[in-house]
Amino acid sequence: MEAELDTKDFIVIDNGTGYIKAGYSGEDAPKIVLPTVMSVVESQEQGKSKTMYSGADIDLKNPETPLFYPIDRGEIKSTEQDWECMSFIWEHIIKNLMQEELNSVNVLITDSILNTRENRQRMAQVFLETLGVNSLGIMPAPVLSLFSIGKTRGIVVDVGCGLTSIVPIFEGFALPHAIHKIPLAGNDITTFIHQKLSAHLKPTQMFLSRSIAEDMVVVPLQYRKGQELLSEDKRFYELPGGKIINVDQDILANAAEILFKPSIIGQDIKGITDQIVESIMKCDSDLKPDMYGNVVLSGGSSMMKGFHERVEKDIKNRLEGVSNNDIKVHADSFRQHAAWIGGSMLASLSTFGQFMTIKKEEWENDPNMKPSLIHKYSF
Ligand SMILES: Nc1ncnc2c1ncn2[C@@H]1O[C@H](COP(=O)(O)OP(=O)(O)OP(=O)(O)O)[C@@H](O)[C@H]1O
Repeated sequence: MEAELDTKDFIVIDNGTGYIKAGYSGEDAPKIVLPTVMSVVESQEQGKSKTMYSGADIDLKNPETPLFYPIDRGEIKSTEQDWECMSFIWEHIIKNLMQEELNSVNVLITDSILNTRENRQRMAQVFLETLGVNSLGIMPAPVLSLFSIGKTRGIVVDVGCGLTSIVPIFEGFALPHAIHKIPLAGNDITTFIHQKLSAHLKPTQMFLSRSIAEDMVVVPLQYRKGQELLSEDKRFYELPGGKIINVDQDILANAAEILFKPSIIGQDIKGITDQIVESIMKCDSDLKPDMYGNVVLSGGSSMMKGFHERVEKDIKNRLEGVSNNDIKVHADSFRQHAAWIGGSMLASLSTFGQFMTIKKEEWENDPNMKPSLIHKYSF
């Protein structure tokens, strides 16, 4: 029997190092994309109470603003303050931005790949106890990204702000032994540009380097240092106040190249294509065709111009004994939010709410059962 589609039953939240995406299940795109950052202002009176600001409410350009980033390279950090920040941001999204009552919503939250059981349990505790939501589903982000293009087998290459993850998936389950994580992504590209342009940009103007990364970086099909990447006019960037700077071609060429050749920034790790090929080779022989035939790009930094073509060409060059026609790299136009979209699709199936979520009553029923509930509902 086909599952019925019920829309708007869940709030889907995709946690990212740089941005949290949130919205209703059944919708095509997240309603809210909020920087994953918090500011805490101690109250003047007795230094006791504190005011907290999250995401878009914060003036990121003001150097006086104390900023806390609770997620580092895809993982929620471990201090009490980091969890307090996450709890505050999640509550702010549901209560203030989506204007929903906490105790009447169901939530699907994305999980980082290879997250520990303890962290997952903590996430459940925050949602089901501190915030008191009705029910909670926790799904690995790459599984949802694959689902967003209607597939359950393939290898997801997610390039976000803080982390690049390469995750082979078979029938909706990640294959842990073949997962690769690379601690390089959009933030590193932005930092690289910022350092190279330090003569023109202030330390607090990282947002300008991010905009240069998003607008001007082009990944060449074949990397050659110093090659012509953009037409003459495109290499100029106008700073606030009208000053125009010339962004050197070498900076643009090397910025994205750090993903393919991390030694450019002194990192002794293999580049993204080598690690994709290694991950495919770790899969069983009969699963390999599903993997190289379905390499699925996701995450904001996979939107870089030329990235898709370069990854496909490099895999074709490096994967021995496989016909080029059998290798396919998918790069859908919505891939920046693929995990959120996959979550929106999954949570709109009535079977999801019935069989794949922890209900508040179950959670509260027997505290000793919490670890087994996490185990039962971890996918
Ligand atoms: N069109 C674009 N071209 C290049 N980079 C882009 C583009 N759009 C967004 N980005 C970059 O993508 C990154 C944000 O991607 P995403 O939202 O997937 O990350 P995240 O989920 O917060 O991080 P992570 O997955 O590492 O935890 C930023 O570094 C941003 O500059």
